[in-house]
Amino acid sequence: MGNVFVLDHPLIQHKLTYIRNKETGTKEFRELVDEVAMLMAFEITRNLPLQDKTIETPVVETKAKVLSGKKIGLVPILRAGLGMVDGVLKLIPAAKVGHVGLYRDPETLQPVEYYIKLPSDINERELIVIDPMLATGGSANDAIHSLKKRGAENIRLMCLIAAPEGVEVIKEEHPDVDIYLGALDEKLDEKGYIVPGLGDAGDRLFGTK
Ligand SMILES: O=P(O)(O)OC[C@H]1O[C@H](OP(=O)(O)OP(=O)(O)O)[C@H](O)[C@@H]1O
Ligand SMILES: O=c1cc[nH]c(=O)[nH]1
Ligand SMILES: [Mg+2]
Repeated sequence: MGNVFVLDHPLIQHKLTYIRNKETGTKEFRELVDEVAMLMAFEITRNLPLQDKTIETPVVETKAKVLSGKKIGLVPILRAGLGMVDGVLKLIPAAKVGHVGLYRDPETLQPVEYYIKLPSDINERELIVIDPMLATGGSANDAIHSLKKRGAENIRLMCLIAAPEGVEVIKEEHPDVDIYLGALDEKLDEKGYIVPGLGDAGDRLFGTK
C-alpha cells in the first residue's frame, strides 16, 4: 500500500491557514501556494540518494556528498497544479516538467482530459504529480493512469489539501504511489468540494471567479 505523509511542519501549517482564509486575495494566495510548494518539496526530497564526491576545500582534499543524479520529473495537473511548479523548481531546478490538462465536470465530477505533454524519458524519471486539491480523487487517479500508460514506473503525488475519499481512491488504484499532503481534511460536501478546504484552487490562483 502507498504511504500517506501529512507534512506537518509549522511553516507549512501556518501558511496553509492563510491560504484557506477566504479574505486572502489572488496575489497573496499565489505567493503562499508557491512558498508552501517549496517547503513541501524540501520534505519530499528528504530521501533522495546521495553519493560521494572527492573535492578540495581550501584546507584539504575530502569526500563530500552530492545528489546521485536521480532524474526527476514534475507533472502538474492543469490548471491549479501550475501554481505549485515554480516553488518545487526552486529546490529541484533541473527537473523536467510535463503537463496533464484535466478539468472536473461540475455535474458528474468526472475528470475530462484535454491535454498531455510529457518528457520523452518519463520511464526513467521519478515523477511528482502536483495538484493543490485531491477531492474525489478522480483527476489525480486519471492523471496517474495516463502516466503509467505511457511508461511511468515511479510516481509520487503531492497535494496541498486532500479529502479522505480522494486518498482512498489513490491508495486503492495506485498502491505503489506515495502521497504527500499539507493537510488531510474532514470530508467532501455535496458539490465535491473539500471541507473545510480552500474553495476552488484554480479560481483563487488565477482570479477567475
Ligand atoms: O479530486 P477531484 O474530485 O478530481 O478534484 C480535484 C481537481 O479539481 C480541481 O481542478 P478543476 O477541475 O477545478 O480544474 P482547474 O484546475 O482548471 O480549475 C483541482 O485542481 C483538481 O485537479
Ligand atoms: O475543494 C475543491 C475540490 C476540487 N477542486 C478544488 O479546487 N477545490
Ligand atoms: Mg478549478
